[in-house]
Amino acid sequence: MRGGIQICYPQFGDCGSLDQHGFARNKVWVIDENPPPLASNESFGRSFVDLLLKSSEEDLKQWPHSFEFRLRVSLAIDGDLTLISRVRNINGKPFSFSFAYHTYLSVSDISEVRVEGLETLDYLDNLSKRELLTEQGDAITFESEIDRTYLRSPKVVAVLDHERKRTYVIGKEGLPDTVVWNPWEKKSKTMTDFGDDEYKSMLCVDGAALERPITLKPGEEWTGKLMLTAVKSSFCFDQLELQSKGF
Ligand SMILES: O=P(O)(O)OC[C@H]1O[C@H](O)[C@H](O)[C@@H](O)[C@@H]1O
Repeated sequence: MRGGIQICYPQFGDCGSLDQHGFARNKVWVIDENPPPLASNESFGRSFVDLLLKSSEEDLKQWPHSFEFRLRVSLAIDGDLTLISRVRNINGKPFSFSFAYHTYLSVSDISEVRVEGLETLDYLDNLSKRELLTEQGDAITFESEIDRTYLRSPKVVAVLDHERKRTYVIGKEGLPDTVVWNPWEKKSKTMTDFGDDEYKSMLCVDGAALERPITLKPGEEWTGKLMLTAVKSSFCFDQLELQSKGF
C-alpha cells in the first residue's frame, strides 16, 4: 500500500511477530453510522466519519488481544485534517502495542524540502540497526535514503516545500515520536508498487508511539491525535499562530 495515511497498528515496522506495520492497514474498517457527536467548540464547518476496527478471529490467532479501535477522520472547511485514534482494551489482560500514522506527503522536489522541529533530537537510525544518534543539522534536508525515528519529538513539526511555496504543519498529541522516511533511488527500484522516480515527489513524516509501546490495562483507552494543515510558505513557524489553529 502506498500513499495516504496508513494506520500502523498494533506494530510499527518489523519490531514484533506480526507482518510489517501490523494488520490494521490491510483491514476493511466499518463506518459507525451513529457516532458520538463532535464537541460543540469543534463542530463548526467540520465534517467527520468514524471508522471502527475490532479484532477478527484471524487477528486473534496472531495477536491474542481483543480491542476496539475507533478512528475519527475529520475535515475542516479550510482543509485542515484531523485524525483521532482511540484504542480500547476489551481483553481480560493488559496488552501493549506500537502505533504510527504513516503519512505520505506530496512534495514538488524532495531535494528542495526541509523539515523543521526535529533538530538536536536523538533518533534511531533504521538504516543502521536502529543505532541511537543525535541530529546535528539546523533542519533536515534530503540527499539520500532516510529512515529515522526521532525520539520525544515536539508537538509540531513543519515540512517546508520551497518550490511549491507550501508548508505542511503536522501537529500531534499522545504520539511522542516522529518517523521520517524517503526510500530514495536505489530502494525505490526494489519496491514493486512504487515508481522508480516517485521518491522525488514524496516524503513520509509519521506521528508515532514507538520507543515506548503503549500499554493498556483491561477497560483502558488510549488516544493519539494527528492534525495536518497546509499553509503558504510565507507562514512563520510561530507557536502562537499554531496555538490559534488548535495545535
Ligand atoms: O513498505 P512499507 O511496509 O509500507 O514501509 C515503508 C516504510 O515505512 C516506514 O517509514 C519505515 O520506517 C520504513 O522502514 C519502511 O520502509
